[in-house]
Amino acid sequence: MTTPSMDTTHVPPGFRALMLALARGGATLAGLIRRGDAGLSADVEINSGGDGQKRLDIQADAMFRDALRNAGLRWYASEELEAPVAMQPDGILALAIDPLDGSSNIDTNVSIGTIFAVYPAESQAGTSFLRPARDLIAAGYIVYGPRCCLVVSFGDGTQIYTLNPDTDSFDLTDPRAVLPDCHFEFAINASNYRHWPRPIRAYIDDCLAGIDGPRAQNFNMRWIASLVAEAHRILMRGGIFLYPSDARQGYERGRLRVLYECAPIAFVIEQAGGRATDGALPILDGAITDLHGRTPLVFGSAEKVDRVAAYHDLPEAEVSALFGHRGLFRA
Ligand SMILES: O=P(O)(O)OC[C@H]1O[C@](O)(COP(=O)(O)O)[C@@H](O)[C@@H]1O
Ligand SMILES: [Mg+2]
Ligand SMILES: [Mg+2]
Repeated sequence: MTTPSMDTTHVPPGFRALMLALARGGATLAGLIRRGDAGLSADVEINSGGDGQKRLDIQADAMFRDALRNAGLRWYASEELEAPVAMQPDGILALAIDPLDGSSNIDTNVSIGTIFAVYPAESQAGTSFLRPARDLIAAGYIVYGPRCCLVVSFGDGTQIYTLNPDTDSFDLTDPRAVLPDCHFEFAINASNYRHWPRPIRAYIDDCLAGIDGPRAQNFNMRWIASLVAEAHRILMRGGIFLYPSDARQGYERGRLRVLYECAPIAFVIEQAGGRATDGALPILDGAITDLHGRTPLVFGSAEKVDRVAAYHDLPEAEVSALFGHRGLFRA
């Protein structure tokens, strides 16, 4: 059996060991997912963020932690661990990871993923992760779909690698991905409609009104319940994703975590020419104040994300009005 690898020609030298380790962990996890052994989706525990942990969540965390043992990391923070763990005392990087994203899809054989964010390591774990999101120096995700792809940015564009099943190596398949500008597709969990804030309801109402509404355009909808899979679709063909805050208890700041979900996705999307906000302000302009803290997340084609922000600026009367009376977007 070959050791999983990656073409690192376009990876800056300071990140090569890290990327090879992530590629190794990702390819090994891809194999485990492909085999689909019974019990991977068994509920095991509750993590510190209050989410249920499946067996595969815990295995994925252990696999990446092991693969990253000698990758130049000083600190490792994970969705599945209450606190960061120390890695190499002389490591210069701090990595935060969602080892298995979209875990409700394990059983259904729908795409799941891994998300990672890299910061310069400070002497303390706290200051390495609790800082302005824009201090990110690299971020990306792996999507375990019909093809396994690794998408990463080091701050100069977004690269896509595809796992070659014959060689077990991630080959560079797009050195500079660009998020297409216009695709009339939105992704939101519409079952929460009644709980959403008014500007989000108004935005979606206007999409649903289609050709007869103020947007004069029919839209399509997707919801995979796997952030990585939605991010990859949007990177490939545009559109918009929304996970807003809502009125349910525990969803006051939405569902998704800033450190290892929203900030890294925002980084990759911005580097591909898209936009990512909390509905109004760029995710990367915010500060990370809690290891497992949440934020509302809206990302995708720049023009669409800006439009959502404009709905937040509408006067209350306009947001509450039936779409037919909302004049602002009629142009
Ligand atoms: O079930 P909901 O509320 O639609 O939430 C789906 C969202 O939750 C997540 O599954 C959360 O990630 P985890 O699976 O890592 O906990 C996202 O991938 C997805 O976008
Ligand atoms: Mg997740
Ligand atoms: Mg997860």
